[in-house]
Amino acid sequence: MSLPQTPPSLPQYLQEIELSQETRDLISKLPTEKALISGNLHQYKGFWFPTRYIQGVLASQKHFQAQDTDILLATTPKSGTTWLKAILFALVNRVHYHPDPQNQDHPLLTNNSHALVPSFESNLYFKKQIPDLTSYAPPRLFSAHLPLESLPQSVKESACKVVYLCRNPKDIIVSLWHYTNRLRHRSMGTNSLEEVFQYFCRGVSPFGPFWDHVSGYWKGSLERPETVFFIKYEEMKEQPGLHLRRLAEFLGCPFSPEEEAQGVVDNILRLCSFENLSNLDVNKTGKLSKTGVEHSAFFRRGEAGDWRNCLTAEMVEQLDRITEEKLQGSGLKF
Ligand SMILES: Nc1ncnc2c1ncn2[C@@H]1O[C@H](COP(=O)(O)OS(=O)(=O)O)[C@@H](OP(=O)(O)O)[C@H]1O
Repeated sequence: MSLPQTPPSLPQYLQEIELSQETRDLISKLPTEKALISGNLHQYKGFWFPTRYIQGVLASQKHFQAQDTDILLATTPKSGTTWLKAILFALVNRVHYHPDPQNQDHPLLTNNSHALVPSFESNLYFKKQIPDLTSYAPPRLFSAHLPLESLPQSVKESACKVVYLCRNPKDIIVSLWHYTNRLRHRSMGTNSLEEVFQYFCRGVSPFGPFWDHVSGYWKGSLERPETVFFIKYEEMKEQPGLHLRRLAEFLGCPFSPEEEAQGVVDNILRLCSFENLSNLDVNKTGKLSKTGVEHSAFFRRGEAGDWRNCLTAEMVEQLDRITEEKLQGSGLKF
């Protein structure tokens, strides 16, 4: 006798999310485009927000109360968020958790960095209007993909430090293409690179347009260098020690001569390296608790310049032209 087949349940990130009437009313009036994994993107105040996260975006704007000692990592998706979360966590907690290779109890060895540095829209405010943040001791470390214009007002009005990470858009497109195809349901097939590329070029990417996202934080970092730190993935790859020291200075926790002598900078970089993190059991087998995304999906190649293996000469030319046009006169280049 054969048993009836129960359909395998969908991973959480493919299940429909319950939206409040208020959110449904709002998105029904917004320009909408199909998202690359599931659901839609909604253009709200100039930026494209995924259906799953728009409620979290609105709740964080309404309810998050920044403290002057907070640190917020803001990023464009697929620009190395997982890496910088690990670096920031290891950096600001280095007194409690020594990053040296002998310390087998470091939280980064048993937790994915997304669990240690929760995101506003996909974790803290994902399904809760007002999450309980009392267990977070200062300096509280949070993250968001929100554009600067959409950050909660209290972040902009406080002395809270914002670290912004972005990446060459050519590598973001390649990373986004692989990531979204990995997360799509098998029955939906895959998106071609050409589709993802054209969608990105039109500005329709999660939390995009990319160029408006980076320009907002670039200007913010020029106007308020004491509260907004701007860094590119490629810079971090090329001179990690230099930029980690700059980051420590910016956050008000510079490395002491004793720490320098003990090699703390190198220990943090080794602990957070792609090689180390991607080979940990927790990152090979675990999943994010709120969205069900497998940790391993956040680790692919971890290199700068993979676009050279994927994009055609025409694509490169088209994207370079758009980037030049959009960032003209800003002093920012990719
Ligand atoms: N430790 C470390 N060092 C260097 N690079 C790393 C690291 N961890 C993740 N990655 C690479 O970052 C890309 C994923 O981007 P994000 O972490 O921003 O993704 S997400 O926005 O949080 O979904 C993705 O880039 P690609 O490899 O080009 O796809 C990851 O491989």
